[in-house]
Amino acid sequence: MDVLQVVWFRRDIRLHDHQPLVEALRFGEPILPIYIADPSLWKDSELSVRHLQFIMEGLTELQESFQKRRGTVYVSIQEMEDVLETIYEAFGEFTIHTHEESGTPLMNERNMRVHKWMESQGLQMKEYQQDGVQKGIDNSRAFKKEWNVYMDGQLFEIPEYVPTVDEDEVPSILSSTIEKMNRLSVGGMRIKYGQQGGESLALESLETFLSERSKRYKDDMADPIASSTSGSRISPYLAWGNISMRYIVQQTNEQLFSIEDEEHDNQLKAFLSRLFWHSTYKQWLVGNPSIAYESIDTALDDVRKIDIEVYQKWCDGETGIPMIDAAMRLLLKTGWINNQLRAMLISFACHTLGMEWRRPADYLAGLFLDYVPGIHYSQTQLTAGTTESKSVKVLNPIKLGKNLDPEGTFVRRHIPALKHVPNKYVHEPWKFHGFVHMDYGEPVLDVKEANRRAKEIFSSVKGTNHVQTKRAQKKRNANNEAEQLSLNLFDS
Ligand SMILES: Cc1cc2nc3c(=O)[nH]c(=O)nc-3n(C[C@H](O)[C@H](O)[C@H](O)COP(=O)(O)OP(=O)(O)OC[C@H]3O[C@@H](n4cnc5c(N)ncnc54)[C@H](O)[C@@H]3O)c2cc1C
Repeated sequence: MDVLQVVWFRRDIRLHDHQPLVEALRFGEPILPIYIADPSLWKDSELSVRHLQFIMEGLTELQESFQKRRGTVYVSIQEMEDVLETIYEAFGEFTIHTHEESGTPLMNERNMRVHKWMESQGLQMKEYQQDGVQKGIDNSRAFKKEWNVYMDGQLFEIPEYVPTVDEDEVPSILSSTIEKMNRLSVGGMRIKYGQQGGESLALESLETFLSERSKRYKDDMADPIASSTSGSRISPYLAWGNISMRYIVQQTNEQLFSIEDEEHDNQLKAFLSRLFWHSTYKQWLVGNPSIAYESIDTALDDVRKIDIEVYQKWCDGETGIPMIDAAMRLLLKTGWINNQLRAMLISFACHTLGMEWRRPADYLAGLFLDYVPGIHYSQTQLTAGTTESKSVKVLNPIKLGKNLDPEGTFVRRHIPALKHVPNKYVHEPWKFHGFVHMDYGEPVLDVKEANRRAKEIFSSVKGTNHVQTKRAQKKRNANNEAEQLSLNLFDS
């Protein structure tokens, strides 16, 4: 056999628009496609069993697709270096083809070890960009330009046949049985009623979104119930690579070209801008890996602490504040909540309860089925006020509840104890005369008072008056898109 071509699947579990697979086949056949779950990445980390489940669902479909094309994907629960060593012993020289990955320190360390090992053996590792994220770009204009070029590029076609190394030739460290990955030791909670992984479900979600569900995309975005259908719900598929960002962008542009309804047009443009944010925040992490574990501005670190008892109530959705508890309970069950509710949970943890951001952020990472380190840690820091920005929004979950869920439909759905509370009190049930007989805890604190204190602390620590005038706030809300990217993400 010539030099063996290994395709290393990571956050790209699909067949369509898969450059590493196409390139590997160009270099020679049969190829060796692998997915490796390194125990060191999963044990005691923010990755959880719900991520593993989603990955396995994606791999199961990928295996079926490979088998239809006369191939097999092999999985292993071993450290990548050990797998490489074994492949080397069995086949001699090989080349790895893989998509680039931007991740947490643990992932980066693993990737460094792999690079080192490959180098020490004189072997080649070919990495291809994904989602328009590119190493080495450090200014926003160049990034936007390259992003557009990449998104307009031609998609890689799905290969008709994928001849792979026969199972009886493959070392026993690799297996074609995806279920074996269940043996991986990993923490966290399974989802009860959430999205399932896989390329076909990803494509189906995009299709239903572009043709129908997107018609109220922007309007329903913050609505805790409606957003679950009028949002794209594409995030977990993008997170684990069941769908290619370039494919989504091209399909959205085609839809934009064909529809004549101006309103629908606006909704889809808002979706496109969020796809760009996705890549931008991932790019940010590439240039600034420490945002996953260190405050960008450490000024608030010393004044924020974790009160374990209150933290546990926040984790369990038992704070006694209906919007917080309903959002957390929905997240625990399904692995997804909308952007507004995510920001509310972090704002409550970091500002209202005065907790430092790392522990709540890691906990939420384990719950979000769509966990993407670059997006997650930057969004958390932006919300927690630990970036260089001198202003921040301290959210009030009671006010938000009254605005977004005036009749309490959302909170009642997740907190049965609120079923008979009149609408007027549903976001402040402790004010209802029947509260003492209800099976719902009292609030962990006075939100208004805690937020007032949080704003004072923020202002004094940051040496600024963070409170925005109503006019400034209105302008910011209207210009929300610009606000997201107003920080110069590329300044390290
Ligand atoms: C504290 C916090 C943590 C977050 N953690 C994650 C995370 O780990 N993974 C993740 O994908 N999103 C994260 N988001 C962003 C956002 O909440 C989700 O992308 C969105 O709710 C997913 O819903 P959807 O699939 O319907 O995507 P849509 O709302 O339809 O958006 C389409 C895609 O655009 C991207 N996107 C949307 N909003 C943002 C944003 N604010 N920043 C960057 N990209 C965005 C996502 O890839 C998403 O799939 C976080 C937001 C906050 C406030």
